[in-house]
Amino acid sequence: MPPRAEQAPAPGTRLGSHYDQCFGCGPQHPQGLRLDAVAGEGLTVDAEFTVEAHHQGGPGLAHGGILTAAMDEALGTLNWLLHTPAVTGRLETDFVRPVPVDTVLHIRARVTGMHGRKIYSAAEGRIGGPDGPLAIRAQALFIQVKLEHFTTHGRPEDIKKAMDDRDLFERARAFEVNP
Ligand SMILES: CCCCC/C=C\C/C=C\C/C=C\C/C=C/CCCC(=O)SCCNC(=O)CCNC(=O)[C@H](O)C(C)(C)COP(=O)(O)OP(=O)(O)OC[C@H]1O[C@@H](n2cnc3c(N)ncnc32)[C@H](O)[C@@H]1OP(=O)(O)O
Repeated sequence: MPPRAEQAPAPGTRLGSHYDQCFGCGPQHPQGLRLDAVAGEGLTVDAEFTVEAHHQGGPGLAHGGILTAAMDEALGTLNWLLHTPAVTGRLETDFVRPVPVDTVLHIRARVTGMHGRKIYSAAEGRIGGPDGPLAIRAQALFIQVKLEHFTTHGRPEDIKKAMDDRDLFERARAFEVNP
């Protein structure tokens, strides 16, 4: 198991968005999931995602890909606790129970191990409360990357906009100098 980073937000801290246009957590994204995540004890995060009408797959039910995106995002927020940028390499989901529109999905994510640049993690999504019935389970492999991963591959105009955002730039730089 990796250590909880010294710079990791204290347990109970709302993690906020890593990028305001992110589909998973960005407050500026018009159709995004607006996942709300809070740092837990150790290497854990608690997050909530409210299923809305535009997330439907079947009538009145959440689309499986949307639920997977919410799990991906919640697992991604574990990066804050390790204080390192990492991207999803592999993500496996088990859909255990349908999730209706208007439901809050309570997600608890945790790091389960690390080997070199590979970060292993898992999460459960429950409905009706943080200890309610299990609706979705996920296991992921994230791979640590340098910030160049984003600047090299991202669409140039979006990278420029992100770099011009002082807050985001400082946050990203802090990741780079304190890996
Ligand atoms: C400028 C603004 C920046 C803003 C960002 C700042 C900070 C971010 C900080 C915090 C963020 C907080 C929350 C983030 C929330 C995000 C949630 C969403 C996350 C995503 O949604 S993110 C998008 C989807 N994601 C991708 O877009 C990845 C595309 N992909 C690649 O970019 C490459 O593929 C990469 C980099 C993954 C690897 O490439 P690579 O060349 O660096 O490394 P390599 O291939 O050598 O792999 C190294 C070791 O991982 C093993 N490995 C690799 N892939 C594997 C697989 N699939 N299955 C099993 N093992 C695998 C190898 O087998 C080897 O293992 P070994 O070391 O044992 O040999």
